[in-house]
Amino acid sequence: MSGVLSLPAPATAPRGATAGTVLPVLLVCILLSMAVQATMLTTPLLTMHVFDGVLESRSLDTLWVLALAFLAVLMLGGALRHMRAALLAAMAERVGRRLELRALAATVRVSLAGDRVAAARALQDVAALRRLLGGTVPADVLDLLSIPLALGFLWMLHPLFFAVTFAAALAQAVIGVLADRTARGTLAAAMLAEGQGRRELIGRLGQRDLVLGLGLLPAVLARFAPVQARAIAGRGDAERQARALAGLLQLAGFAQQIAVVGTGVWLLLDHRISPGSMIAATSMVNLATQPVMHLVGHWRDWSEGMAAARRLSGVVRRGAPPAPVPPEVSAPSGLLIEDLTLRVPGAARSLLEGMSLSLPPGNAVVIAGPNGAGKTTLLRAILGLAEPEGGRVLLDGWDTLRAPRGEIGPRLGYLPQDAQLLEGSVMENIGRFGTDGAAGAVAAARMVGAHDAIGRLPRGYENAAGPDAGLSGGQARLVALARAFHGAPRLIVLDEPEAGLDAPARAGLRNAVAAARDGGAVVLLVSHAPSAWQEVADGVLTLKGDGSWSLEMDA
Ligand SMILES: Nc1ncnc2c1ncn2[C@@H]1O[C@H](COP(=O)(O)OP(=O)(O)OP(=O)(O)O)[C@@H](O)[C@H]1O
Repeated sequence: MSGVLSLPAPATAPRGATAGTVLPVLLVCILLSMAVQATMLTTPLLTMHVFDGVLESRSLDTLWVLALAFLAVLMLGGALRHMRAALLAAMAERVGRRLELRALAATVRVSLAGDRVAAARALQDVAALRRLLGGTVPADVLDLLSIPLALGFLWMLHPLFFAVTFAAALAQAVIGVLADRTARGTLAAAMLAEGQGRRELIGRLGQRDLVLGLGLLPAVLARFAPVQARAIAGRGDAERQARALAGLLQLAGFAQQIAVVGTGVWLLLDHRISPGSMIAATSMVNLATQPVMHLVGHWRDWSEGMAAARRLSGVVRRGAPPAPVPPEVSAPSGLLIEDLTLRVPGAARSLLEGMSLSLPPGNAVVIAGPNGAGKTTLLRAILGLAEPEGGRVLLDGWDTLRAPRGEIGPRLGYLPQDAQLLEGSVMENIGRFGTDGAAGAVAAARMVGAHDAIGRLPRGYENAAGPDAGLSGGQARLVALARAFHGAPRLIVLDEPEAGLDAPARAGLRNAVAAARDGGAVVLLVSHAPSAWQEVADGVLTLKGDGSWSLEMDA
């Protein structure tokens, strides 16, 4: 199933605002870069004056003035570079943070839609892009501005200098592009293998009791080793290609120096240029070719970064929230399921065919059926977490799949089969990380009979509740139950809520379901013992496992 979810947009300014705040800074950086290049241009100019003017006139005063000017220009250039670096770092930080939030929201949607690999890689891609933005590449790109400046100056010195330098810069750029083409695939494959291997290993090591207890570690490592070996070999290939590229670039650099000096000497012997012009031309050539050399030298940074940017923009595009659908005013209040059809992902058979039913507020229904009949899948479709094959689900007129998540989320209470507590305190988890304080969380805990159990935790409501907090299975379930009832949701969906609860907790749960129903909520709960709910439930919805279903409501 390819559910595209309408999670709320991250708490960031809209896309335009990002561009709006970054563009002026970028413009300042470009201006600063031009100023930096101008100071660098001054160096060969001063050298030319020393050679052609001072040596001729033998004026020490002029030499002193030129030396001071040289020093001043150097200091100015350094200061401007420093300012530019600070601005670029601040801009990278800002762009990176916004990107992270956008990517994170898209990643969650893509992950919920089933593409966990793309989702996990997206987080690595954000890190790669941050490295690119925070590294030397942005400054190197801005330094490309020096090329036309230097080429123009070389043209003025002599068109032959221009031609030699232009050819050298072009050759270096071509080497860079070819190297990138060759190495990009190798590197991407190595990174993919590395990521997949690491994810699989971390996933298995998460089941540490099983892995250690049953002696599965050698088998786990044996599965991981070849993947890791492939990844290391791929990275090795990419490193070798990078070294070959560096060698080639060095060669191109030497050839360029020889060509420029050769051209200069020939022009000098032919009396077409002065000695100062020749010295100026040799340093100017560096100014024109160094940015290209730097960029090509850092090809791996920008190649990885650009590949990460491409993948991320794909994830952001796929994870874009669908256009929100407003509530249908003519729909009845409560839960309305219309012609719902569910299919097993990737399989031909239907889990459920054409389910239509309406449950007004104040109804509790048990969902029963054999293992694998589709009970959990039905709950997820009802909650708008998975896109059905056909049909739709409305809660008080809101389409649960297409409504903005910020609207529909607070109307829902959900206890998944595993408690799924998030990092944070018991209080924060019950209160859904909201701002309504302790009162709401305590009320919800009291409602499901979890208050005393939470009181027995070392730090009570302030106790950590995340996956590594050490809560017992039953304690975690009680906290998750309180979360499901918090804020008086309009629809409460409980997937096998009794599992792992002791007798008093089960009694508390029954009372909570009855109270929520009497308070006007629709309660759906999956149970393998529907008769145990006879007193509380208003009906039983049975999934047969062959796509058919039946609903029996009490008279
Ligand atoms: N993400 C998935 N990918 C592939 N198949 C899936 C996926 N989710 C569910 N299924 C399949 O859909 C069917 C219904 O699963 P579901 O978990 O909804 O059943 P259930 O009635 O809740 O089962 P149980 O009582 O064992 O919890 C099963 O055959 C299951 O293998």
